[in-house]
Amino acid sequence: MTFLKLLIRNRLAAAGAVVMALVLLLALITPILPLPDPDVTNTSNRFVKPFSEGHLLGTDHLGRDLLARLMYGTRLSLAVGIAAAIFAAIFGAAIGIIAGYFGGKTDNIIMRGVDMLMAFPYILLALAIVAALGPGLTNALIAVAAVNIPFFARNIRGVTVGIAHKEFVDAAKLAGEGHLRIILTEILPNVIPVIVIAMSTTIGWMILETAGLSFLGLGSQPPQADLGSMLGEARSALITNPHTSIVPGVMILIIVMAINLLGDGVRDALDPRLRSGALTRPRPSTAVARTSEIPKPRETGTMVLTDLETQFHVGQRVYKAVSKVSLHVEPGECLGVIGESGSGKSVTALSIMGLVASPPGVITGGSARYDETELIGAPYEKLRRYRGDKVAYIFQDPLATLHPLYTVGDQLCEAIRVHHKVSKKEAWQRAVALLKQVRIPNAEGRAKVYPHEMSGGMRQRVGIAMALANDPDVIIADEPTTALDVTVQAQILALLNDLRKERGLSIIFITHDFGVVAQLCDRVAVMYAGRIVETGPTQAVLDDAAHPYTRRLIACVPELGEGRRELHAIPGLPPAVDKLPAGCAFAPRCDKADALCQVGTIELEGNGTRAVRCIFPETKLSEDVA
Ligand SMILES: Nc1ncnc2c1ncn2[C@@H]1O[C@H](COP(=O)(O)OP(=O)(O)OP(=O)(O)O)[C@@H](O)[C@H]1O
Repeated sequence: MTFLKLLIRNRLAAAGAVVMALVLLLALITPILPLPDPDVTNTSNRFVKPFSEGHLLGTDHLGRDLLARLMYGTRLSLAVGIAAAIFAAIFGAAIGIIAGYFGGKTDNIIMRGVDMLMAFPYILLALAIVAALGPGLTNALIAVAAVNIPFFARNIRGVTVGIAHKEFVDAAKLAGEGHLRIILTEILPNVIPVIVIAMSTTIGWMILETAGLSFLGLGSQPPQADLGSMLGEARSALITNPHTSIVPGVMILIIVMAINLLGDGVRDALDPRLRSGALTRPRPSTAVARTSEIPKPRETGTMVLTDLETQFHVGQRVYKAVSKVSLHVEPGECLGVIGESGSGKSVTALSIMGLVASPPGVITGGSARYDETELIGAPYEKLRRYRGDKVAYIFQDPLATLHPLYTVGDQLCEAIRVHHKVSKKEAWQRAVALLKQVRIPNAEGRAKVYPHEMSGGMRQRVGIAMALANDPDVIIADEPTTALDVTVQAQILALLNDLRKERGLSIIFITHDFGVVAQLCDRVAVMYAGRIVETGPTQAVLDDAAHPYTRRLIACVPELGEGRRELHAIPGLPPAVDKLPAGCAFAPRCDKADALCQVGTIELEGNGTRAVRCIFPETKLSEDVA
C-alpha cells in the first residue's frame, strides 16, 4: 500500500503507469477488437494515407491495415520484451546470488564468464546468437535475454556479497540452516527489490533490442508484425510515405518512455531510505513551519531553548517527538538530558542545529538561542558556519561518524580547515595537539591510523577531539559513552569534565543512565514522551525526585557495594508519540495517577531552581529559592 501511495505521489511515474496500463489493456483485448486481419495484403490499396475511410492509420506497402498491424505488433513486441526481461532477471539473479553467496572460486569462475559475455558489444552478441540459432522471434527473445543476463548477474552479485556478510546470515548459518534455505529465506527477500528495480529500468531497453533485431530481419518473420519489423518494412518508403514509419516509431517511443518513467518511480518507491521522506531528498537543514510567534527566552545562558517543538509528518500521521521543550545551559555548566529510549532526547539535540532530516522532520515552534542568535529558522549558511565551530556534537558511535578511508589526523585537519584558513602543516600540528589533549598516547603516531585500527574508547576520544577541533562554546554529547565499558566510560567522563573546566565549555549531555548524570552533570532535565517532566540541580533531584517517573528511573540504577538490592523496572511502555494521551503521558504507568491526571494539559511548575510536571508530586518543591 505504501509502495502504491508513493508511486502515485510521483506524478511522472503515475503518468507512465497510466499510459502503460492503457497500452497493456489494448494489447490484451486486441483479438476481440473489430480490426481487419493484419496480414491480409491488398496491393490495389497500397500506401493509403491515415484518416482514410476504413483505415484510420492508413495502409503499408502491401495494402495491410496499419492500425491492425500496430495493435498486433505492439502485443507481440510487449510479450517478447517482457518475457525476455523475466528470463534475464531469473537467470541473471540466480547466477548473481550463487556467485555472491558462495564467493571464492565459485564467484571467480562465474563472474569471469559473465565478464567475457560483457566484453562483446551487446548487439554483436545478440546477432551472433541469432545467427547460430537461426532467425525467428523465439530466438530473438533468447538472444535478448542472454545478452542482458550479465547485467542482472553483476548487479545482484554486488548486493548479495553485501548481504551474505550480514549478522543475520551468520546467525542463520550458526543455527544450522542449509545453503538453499539461507538463500531462499535470508538472501532472496533482500534482493527481490533490487531485481524488480533492475527489471523495471531495463524492460524498455529490451523491447528496443527486440525491435532492433526484428528491424534487421532477424526477429519476427513476414507476414507476422512486430514494432521492429514494421519499421524495417517501412524503411524503403521513409521519405515517400513517412506515416508507415511514424506509426510504429511513435508507439515504440510511447512504450519506452512510459516504462522508463514508471521504472524510475518504482525504483524510488522501493528504496526504503526514501520511504518516510516520500520522494524527496533531505534538505540541508530541518524545515521550520512555525504555528506561533518566536517565544521570548525565559532564561539566560550560552544555549537557551524555549518551547521547542519538533514533529515528524509521515503521510497523515504526526509524531510529536519534541513538545515545548525549554532548556538552558550556562558557560562551564553541564546539563544532563535523561529519559527512556524514544523520549525525544536526540531529536531535541539535533533540532538545535537543524540536523533533523526533513522530510519528515519539521520544527513547528519555539526558539533555540546561541549567544543571543536565533538558530531555529536561521539561513542554512549561518547554521553551517556555526555547526562544529560554535556548537559541536559527539555521537554514540564514532565509527559511524568517522570516515573509514581517511586517517584520524586527516579527518581532524579537514574539520579544522572547514572553519579556519590554515596551512595543511599547521592543521596537522593542531590535530596532533588535539589528540594529546584528549589524552591519546603517542598522538603523532596515532594521527596516522585509520578509525578501524583503534579501540572503541580511543575512537570516542577522537570523536571528542573532532568536536573540540574548532574550539566550540557548546558541546552536545548524545550518549557518547553508551557503547563503552565502565572503566573507559569513567575515563571519557573525566576527560569531558576536565575539558569543561579548562575551556569553560557548556555541555548538554544526553543519556539514559542516571549514574552518568550523577557523575558529570550540574543540572538534569528528565524527558518523557517528548516533554520535560522534571528539572533541577542533579543532587537535589537524586536526593528527592519529585516526579514519579524520575523516582522510577533512579530506582532502575544498580548501586554497587550496597549489597543485595531489588531493582524495580518500570512496567508498561512509553506511549507512541503520534497518539499521546491527554494529561500526563506517564499516567497509564504511574501508581499515583487518578482521573485528574488524564485530562487537560499539565504544566511544568517550579520554584526557580526546580520544576515538575505532575499534580501529585512525590515531594513538594520548596518555595522560591532562586
Ligand atoms: N523519521 C521518523 N519518523 C517518525 N518518527 C520518528 C522519526 N525519527 C524519530 N521519530 C520518533 O521521535 C521520537 C524521539 O526519538 P529520539 O531519537 O529523539 O529518542 P531518544 O530519546 O533520543 O531515544 P534513544 O535513546 O533511543 O536515542 C521517537 O518516539 C521516535 O519514534
